[in-house]
Amino acid sequence: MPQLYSAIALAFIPFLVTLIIRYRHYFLLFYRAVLVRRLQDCLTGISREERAFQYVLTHAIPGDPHHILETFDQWCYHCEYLSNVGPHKGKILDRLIYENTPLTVLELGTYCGYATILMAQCLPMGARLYTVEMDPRNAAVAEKVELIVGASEEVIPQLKEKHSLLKADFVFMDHWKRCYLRDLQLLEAHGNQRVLCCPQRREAQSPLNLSHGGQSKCSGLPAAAESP
Ligand SMILES: C[S@@+](CC[C@H](N)C(=O)[O-])C[C@H]1O[C@@H](n2cnc3c(N)ncnc32)[C@H](O)[C@@H]1O
Repeated sequence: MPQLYSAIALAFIPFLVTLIIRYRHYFLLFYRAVLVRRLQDCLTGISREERAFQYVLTHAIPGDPHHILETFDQWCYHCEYLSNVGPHKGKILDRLIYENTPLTVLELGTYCGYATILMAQCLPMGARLYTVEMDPRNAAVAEKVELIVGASEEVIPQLKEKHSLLKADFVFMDHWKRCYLRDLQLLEAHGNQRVLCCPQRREAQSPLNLSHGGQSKCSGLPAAAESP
């Protein structure tokens, strides 16, 4: 009997090896984003985001958005994974902002403020950036930024009355993917009839275009994994 179990186990080895090679990026991501993170949380007693902030505070030139973003990138490449937009997709986002020169920008999903800083630095004078984050620990604020703590489904209906945002010209969706369509419909129902919506994942763009039926234009960022 033990020989039979060993034979079955051995037969699975090539299958497991193929699986690991095929999905090595996901395994690496799991290793860095989950296992290493848990270990570091236990060892340092603070969260991954707080560790990143401490690194940025001690290494970045204060008030220099480019250097702050570069320092975030260095942290992600050399230390720990952060689920921010990153330098490659960041360039596309940067270009979209320059091309559209929006005066009001709404970001759904602030996290550590990477995309917030990136968008804020290329906004024209007088522009306002509103960023919505439901986790109060994940927050970074800049001068042109109004940070709203709350879940998007609660914040969007109050944007006009509570935050004086009549209409967003540009919406960067980088919160949970399952909320994209619901929030686009909510935005349109609350006066944002023609927003330029930029979902973080390009595959989320087609369901938004196909099924939401509204007038907003969607332009997604590439779906490829960004951080190593
Ligand atoms: C991928 S991270 C955003 C990364 C960020 N845009 C960047 O590039 O630095 C997603 C964030 O969205 C937030 N989030 C998810 N669903 C949300 C919701 N319905 N309302 C507000 N924030 C939400 C999470 O707490 C998390 O901090």
